[in-house]
Amino acid sequence: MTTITLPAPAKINLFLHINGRRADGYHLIQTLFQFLDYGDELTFELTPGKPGVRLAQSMPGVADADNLIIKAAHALVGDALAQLPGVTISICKKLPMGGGLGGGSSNAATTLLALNYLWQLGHDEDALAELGLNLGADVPVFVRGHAAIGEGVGEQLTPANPPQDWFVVLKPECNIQTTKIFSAKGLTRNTPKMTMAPAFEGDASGYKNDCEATVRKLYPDVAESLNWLSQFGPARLTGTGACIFGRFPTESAARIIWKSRPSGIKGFVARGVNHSPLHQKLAEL
Ligand SMILES: C[C@](O)(CO)[C@H](O)COP(=O)(O)OP(=O)(O)OC[C@H]1O[C@@H](n2ccc(N)nc2=O)[C@H](O)[C@@H]1O
Ligand SMILES: Nc1ncnc2c1ncn2[C@@H]1O[C@H](COP(=O)(O)OP(=O)(O)OP(=O)(O)O)[C@@H](O)[C@H]1O
Repeated sequence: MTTITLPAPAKINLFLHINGRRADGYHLIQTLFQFLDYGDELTFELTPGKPGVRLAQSMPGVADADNLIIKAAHALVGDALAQLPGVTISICKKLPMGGGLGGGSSNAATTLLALNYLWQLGHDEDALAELGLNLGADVPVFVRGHAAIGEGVGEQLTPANPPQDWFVVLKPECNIQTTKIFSAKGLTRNTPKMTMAPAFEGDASGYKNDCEATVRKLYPDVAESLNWLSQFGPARLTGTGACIFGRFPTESAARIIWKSRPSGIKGFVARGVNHSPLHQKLAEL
């Protein structure tokens, strides 16, 4: 097989608690990750006569060398890249950057798994998750491919099975850099650490995102969208924003709310899934 197309799904943080901060500035969190059946798509084409890894098209605003796809390829094989068959990678980008949906991290994880497969490197999941963590705190959950409670900086994962509900995801007109929120003065970092009880996964009433108050203050567009979506049930921020979501038991309930959104606001309807669409596709190869 010389060409494969694989999904790079979105994640949402059903809740996100900040429990403290490490000496290196990284935040200690407890979060519940779930995937969405919506995301980017990456196509990997082997080019045996042309060594190296390249993007078919650069991403606006991201230098190729900084692209997490290229970084993932280098992290995987380092200097051995020149000895391996070349690969051209095309991206169908749907996930907004700075959206809190983990687009860059998901692209990186898909690249790690795809190239491990195409180049027959034989790295196991633990090795790929460790490589992924050096690329970003969100990469390991995408490598492992199961909904999970994340602890530490998000890399200590315990598989979870939250209800696979439907979501209205809205993208207010702003991009939020994760560092801006994590370095904000007013951010609360003292939510007591929970002892995880499996029952908690099914009870969404206590779900909160500790970044919400800070994001509301800095980004009035996000606050406005949260206020609007909250009319129909609890609305939450994913990651450090800018996207927000409301959850609904059926697709039709979600679509009714989606259709009534304020004019001009972008977003989508998607289902929460506990098995990553990436892993489902890889299993079919
Ligand atoms: C907010 C979340 O999306 C929740 O899933 C993640 O914790 C962020 O994951 P990510 O985007 O992969 O983050 P990284 O690329 O590793 O880090 C970006 C920056 O965010 C800050 N950062 C990130 C994760 C974390 N637990 N604490 C932090 O303080 C650090 O300043 C870091 O330099
Ligand atoms: N392949 C990529 N796709 C998206 N962003 C990338 C990629 N490679 C590098 N980046 C950089 O990473 C930044 C964060 O993008 P990303 O889409 O992961 O945001 P995010 O969804 O807010 O992430 P997270 O939820 O993990 O905090 C972008 O602003 C961009 O500069």
